[in-house]
Amino acid sequence: MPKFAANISLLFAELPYLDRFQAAADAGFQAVEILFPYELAAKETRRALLANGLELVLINAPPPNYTGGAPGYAAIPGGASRFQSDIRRVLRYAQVLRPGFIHIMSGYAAGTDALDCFVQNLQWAADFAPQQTFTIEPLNPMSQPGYFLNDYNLATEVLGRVDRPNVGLQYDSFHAHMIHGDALAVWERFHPSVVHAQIGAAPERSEPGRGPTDFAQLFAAMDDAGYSGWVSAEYAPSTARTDATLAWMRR
Ligand SMILES: O=C(O)C(=O)[C@H](O)CO
Ligand SMILES: [Mg+2]
Repeated sequence: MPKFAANISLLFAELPYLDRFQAAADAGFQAVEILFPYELAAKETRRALLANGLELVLINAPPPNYTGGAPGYAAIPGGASRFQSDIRRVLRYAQVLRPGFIHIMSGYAAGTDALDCFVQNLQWAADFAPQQTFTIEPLNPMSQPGYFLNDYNLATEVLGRVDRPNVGLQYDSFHAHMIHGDALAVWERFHPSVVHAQIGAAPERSEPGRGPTDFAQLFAAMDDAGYSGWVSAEYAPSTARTDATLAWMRR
């Protein structure tokens, strides 16, 4: 059985930010991920992690939060200086928070210039912070219309061209199903590049057990593949209380 983390930007969102850490620990999680931890000083988040014995698996590089704005600049031609200042900012947070992974978002773009730009920016980040592992994640076009990295084949092409040991694939069962129609098949095909995994049930991005994906099979496939990383629950709970949606963890 994989080891599970909680994405506390989506899970336990019924609670104030600093209360979500204890709720995650009480629910049995030993690690969390936070999409955008930038509203608070990093040391406050660090304190909450330590107080609850939680590991931090992942944060996203800025920008933005979910209140609007561009989802990253990495594939935007001409945006290199903005991209580099965002990476410097996330690395300042990372010095305090020590996340296993930093997810770099491509932004809205298309075409070969965007692809070249994405590759170059990822290489720059990888070389600027060789001690840090970065991830890229395909997001489905229904949820993120116009987002550049919208396909696992494209992600594989990008990773091949970036060719750095500290840049890997972030698999998300929700997006994988929405993009390619079968989350398990995507896992089977692309798992050699996966360094971090997230789960949510398509089509609603709800808790595992509510859609067509057989999560018992997916978890078994992760074990069979020898995947030893975190599997982070990243879904919008279908009820007002997150802890009422965790049966999938105990099954
Ligand atoms: O939307 C997702 O699935 C993610 O994991 C991204 O980090 C979006 O912020
Ligand atoms: Mg995700």
